[in-house]
Amino acid sequence: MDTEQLTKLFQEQRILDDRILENHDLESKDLLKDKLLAFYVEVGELANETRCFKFWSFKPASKREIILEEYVDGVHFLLSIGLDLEFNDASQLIIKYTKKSRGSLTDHFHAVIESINRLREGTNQKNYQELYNEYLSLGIALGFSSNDIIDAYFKKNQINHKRQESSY
Ligand SMILES: O=c1ccn([C@H]2C[C@H](O)[C@@H](COP(=O)(O)OP(=O)(O)OP(=O)(O)O)O2)c(=O)[nH]1
Repeated sequence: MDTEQLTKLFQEQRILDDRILENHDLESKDLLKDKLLAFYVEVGELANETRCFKFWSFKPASKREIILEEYVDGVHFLLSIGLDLEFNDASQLIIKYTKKSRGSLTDHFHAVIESINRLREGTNQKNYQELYNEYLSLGIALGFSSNDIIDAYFKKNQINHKRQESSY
């Protein structure tokens, strides 16, 4: 993902977040803790769809499209948290992005969860960058390209707007 694409994602995320805040009368509320918990939950839902940790079962993973949908729910919260903390300088994030190669999908999930925890304990740019790197590396490990992620993000973003229209 290049700087221009990431900047566009942050812009779209801000529009959605502002709409949600207005709709739910939350303009002056600090929602960081809730967003971090929401991110944990999304990561859990994503792990569930991949079934990567279900060593006791022969049931296959969900379809790629379902896994991608879950993944971009997490992208929404990743961006939203970056905006709240004002760590949304796309050029900085891209320059400092380093792909983390982990052994298994389970290792990737643990690394993301640990990064969310670290950001909660220390809300600084370095910890946000680490979380960004880990979540993008997880996406690569799941087999998603930047274009897959961007297209699926915009699709879910529209659904999120529709849900706000219908007083979801
Ligand atoms: O401030 C926010 C809050 C939420 N979202 C987005 C992220 C995600 O794409 C969606 C919430 O996830 P989901 O669609 O799973 O919502 P849910 O209420 O948990 O869905 P369901 O009732 O279907 O389980 O809303 C944002 O972008 N910004």
